[in-house]
Amino acid sequence: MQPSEFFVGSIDQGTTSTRFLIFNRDGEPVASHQVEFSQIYPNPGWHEHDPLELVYSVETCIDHAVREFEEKGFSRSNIKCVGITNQRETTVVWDHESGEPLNNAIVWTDTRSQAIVTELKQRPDASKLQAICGLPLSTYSSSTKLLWMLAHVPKVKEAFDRGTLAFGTVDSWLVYRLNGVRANVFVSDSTNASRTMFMSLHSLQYDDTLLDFFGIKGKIHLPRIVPSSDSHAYGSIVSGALEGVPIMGCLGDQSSALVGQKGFSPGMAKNTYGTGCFLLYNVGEKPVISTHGLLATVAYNFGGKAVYALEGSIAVAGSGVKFLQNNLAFFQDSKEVNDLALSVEDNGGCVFVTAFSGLFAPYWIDDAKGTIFGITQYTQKGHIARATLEATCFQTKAILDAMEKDSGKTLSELAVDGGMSNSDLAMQTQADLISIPVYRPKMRETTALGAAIAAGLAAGLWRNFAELRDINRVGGVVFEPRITREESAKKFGEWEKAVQMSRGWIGAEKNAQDSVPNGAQKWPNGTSVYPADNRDLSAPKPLPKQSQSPLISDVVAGSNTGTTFKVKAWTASGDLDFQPAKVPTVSISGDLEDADEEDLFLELRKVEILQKLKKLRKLKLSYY
Ligand SMILES: Nc1ncnc2c1ncn2[C@@H]1O[C@H](COP(=O)(O)OP(=O)(O)O)[C@@H](O)[C@H]1O
Ligand SMILES: O=P(O)(O)OC[C@H](O)CO
Repeated sequence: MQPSEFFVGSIDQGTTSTRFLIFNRDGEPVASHQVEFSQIYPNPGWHEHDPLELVYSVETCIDHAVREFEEKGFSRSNIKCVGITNQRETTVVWDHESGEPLNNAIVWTDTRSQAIVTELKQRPDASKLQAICGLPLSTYSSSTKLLWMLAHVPKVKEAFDRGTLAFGTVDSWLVYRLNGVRANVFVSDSTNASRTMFMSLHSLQYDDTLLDFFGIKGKIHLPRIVPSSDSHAYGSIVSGALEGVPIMGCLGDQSSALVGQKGFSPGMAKNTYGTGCFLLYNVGEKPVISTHGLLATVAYNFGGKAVYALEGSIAVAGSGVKFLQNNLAFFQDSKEVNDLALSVEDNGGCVFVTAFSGLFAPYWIDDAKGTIFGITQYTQKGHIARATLEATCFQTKAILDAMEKDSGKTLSELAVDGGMSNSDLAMQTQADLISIPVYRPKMRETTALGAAIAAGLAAGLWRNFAELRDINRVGGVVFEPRITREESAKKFGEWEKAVQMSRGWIGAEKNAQDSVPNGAQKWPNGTSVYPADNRDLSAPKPLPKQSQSPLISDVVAGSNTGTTFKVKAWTASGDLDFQPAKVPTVSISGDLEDADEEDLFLELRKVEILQKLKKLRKLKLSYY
């Protein structure tokens, strides 16, 4: 087979959706599929994903994309390898023996560990951590999410005591499950591991000082840290349309976007506007520990040699747009935000500090809350839409200023990608505010492309970076700044004022009360803020009114009898104790009737159909 006949698959498991794309050697996607999955918000500030639903979403996307690939006349046997890229920090725990998840994954945006963070910050040794791992103590990294689960979820604590608790970020979880539990392939790539606070940036391995600090040394199964591009470490897919195909690349999604943008030289940067927004600046082969509110992270690790980046992380970008759509019903589809914002000339005096998870870089204000300033009778939806887009652009400006201070260098152009970069207005605003051109490539699936490159390099599809040069090179758009630096500085001054005013709305005591139940105990490392009253806080509270529908906690059996689905389910009606109550078999027909039996049976296992069932029966399905 000639290299030109090879294809590489890429799993992109993001915060709000999962995709699978199949790239040819020219880096063009030839087939793809995308599904959204449940976003679970059990309490204010909490954000969870069902780990099994993440796996099913991946399997669904692979099946559909491979089908499309074959319908276009290609053969699946030409897909030589697969890469994985994923949302980072999101914390998954499972039983190392059974492979079953022990809790919903706590998503990177989740702020429930705030009281733990506050307590940990007071320890004298806390100041040493950032020099080792590159990250400040915050609710963002995996470490405090894991500590929260150890303290609040009995099942997790029991597994910890038994010595069977496995921890991983989403990359580890997917690799583990895609290989089949019995294979026990338990690894993480360095870019993902660098987001846990457990890995030293210098050794690229777990660090005893860090593990001791968090009280988990020797007590938890941690994935082996391996390079981002490796022909053996990640095993191969055990079943489904790509059975037997090896996984050869793995990168956290922001690192992957940098690779997909081919930011291989020091001084190159990219900004990805997805759910959040993340600016990565390549600093070369030595980490730069920021003194201006940025993170130091592994950009990629090809061939065991790491390249590092300075990172500016913004918690809310596209999720601000989704907030306007889902919570305020401003429009039906994210892409409409652009026209709504264009319906007015400017922000009409509104500044929206979208601090839904506090403020991340470069501010790191844990207690900031989402706040809109400047509302008058004049304010229209369009003004708020503009202010929402501007919020991410202002934070990007603050990050670039910090980056210049840390690196001593000025960026000449910013490469962008991610869902929100589709908004021309947002990108024009960005160029205006940072006073340098913004370059948006034609093919914007750069995150997926990065993982494909990582895998393709290991498989020999490409032999070196030079062979990647022509990928996605033409057809991009450049947004040139259209306002003066003085005008930009004036707008930015207003934003900075708003940031300062967004803090302290709810006092520290209230925040602590929210996060810490009475009677704290010491666990697991001498920190005393954790709970003690044996309440399982992982159990959901009643759902908000609009989603007040029965909850299926587990679909225990399913079969296809002709044109009718039968799904036996255990439900709970949203009550506090979440005790399962058996319900009779639910028969579901409707728009599934036309599907042929084989398809139907295949689909029964998939999230997509579960979501259809959910719509038909108004049920929320956790997993099958
Ligand atoms: N045309 C658009 N204009 C503005 N925002 C958009 C547009 N399309 C998608 N988005 C936003 O981008 C986000 C999805 O981007 P994506 O890169 O897929 O994110 P993720 O990988 O985090 O799931 C959503 O939050 C959505 O609101
Ligand atoms: O899902 P995204 O694209 O917003 O990325 C999430 C980040 O990896 C979180 O650090």
